[in-house]
Amino acid sequence: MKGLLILENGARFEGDLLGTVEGLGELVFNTGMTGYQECFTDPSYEGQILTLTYPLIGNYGANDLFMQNRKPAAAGYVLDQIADHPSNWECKEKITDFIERYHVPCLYNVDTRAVTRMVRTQGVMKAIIVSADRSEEFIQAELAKPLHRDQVERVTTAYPYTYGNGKYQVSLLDCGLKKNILVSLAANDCTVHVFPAHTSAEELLAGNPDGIFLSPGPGDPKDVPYVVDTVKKLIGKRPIFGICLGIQMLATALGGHTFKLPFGHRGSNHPVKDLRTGRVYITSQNHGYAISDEGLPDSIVVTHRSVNDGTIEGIRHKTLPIQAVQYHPEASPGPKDNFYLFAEFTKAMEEFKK
Ligand SMILES: NC(=O)CC[C@H](N)C(=O)O
Repeated sequence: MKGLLILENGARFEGDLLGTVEGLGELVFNTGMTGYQECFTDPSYEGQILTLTYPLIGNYGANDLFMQNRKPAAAGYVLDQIADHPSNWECKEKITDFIERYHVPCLYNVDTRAVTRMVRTQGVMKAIIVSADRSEEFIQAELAKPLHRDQVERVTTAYPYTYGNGKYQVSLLDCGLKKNILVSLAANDCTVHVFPAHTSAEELLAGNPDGIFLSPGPGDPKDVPYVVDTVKKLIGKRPIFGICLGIQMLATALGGHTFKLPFGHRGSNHPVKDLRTGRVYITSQNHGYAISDEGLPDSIVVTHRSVNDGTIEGIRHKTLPIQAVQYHPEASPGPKDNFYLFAEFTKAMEEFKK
């Protein structure tokens, strides 16, 4: 069936609809050449229509092993060519079967690079994926609907659970967790106690954890003031490590501000400089907001910056064992060069114990 991607600014892109599901979301793009299933299941895409710029998707199939959460979170996918005959030793099913099983709106055979150029020049905006025979009234009515802003509530865990069996006890506040964070923490000798986003600071500290972990998650950090309040109460109590939404909530809790980037950072080869060593790391990223340099509190030291646009990619607290990054050290589209940050977290917990 023919379908359309229609943007808020009136632009239209034609393609083929996989199945019959339609959807509304904020249109973003990711430039990674691999990792499509990890992107599809990253909860931080909740409410967003994800365009993949790489022109061939599904060539190595799908496998539940690659899932970063229980189910896909994005409001839709915009893809170019889909591989009909995947080939890989880990392939368990075709990516089309995976997408259809979860009823995610998906438009393919789209010129995704043209879509990306539009978003790069005009910024992220609302868009819909619809069947090509929809009336103009239907399209305009759909596009006029507001995007929901309770993304964190939609993806956080419904109940607490524990992962791993290591020496360090970590309380993790789940705002949209990716499985590889649990795997990375467990690999660094941690037992991770995962809690829903609305858990209070008292409950997070009740089990006398060695450290606190603040997860990534979807949406604008300004939409989760209750989590920022929780984070405020945790400051100074234990070593804290945060990733992505985690760094944004930490910076806000310390008195800083965030702002929306014109088209975000989403891809797997974003260069980031560790200002402490001068070394540049190739990182995986997925964020639409960043910490503002303006009004940065004195207690925050900037440790990492994006080489592409100079925005803040890592911070630490001047005196307390608090550290966070905007990119995804748990994701390894290639070399595992960012895993050292998890070891720094366990070192902070070890020193705090003394
Ligand atoms: N991956 C994330 O945690 C993203 C954080 C936030 N939702 C942003 O887009 O900036």
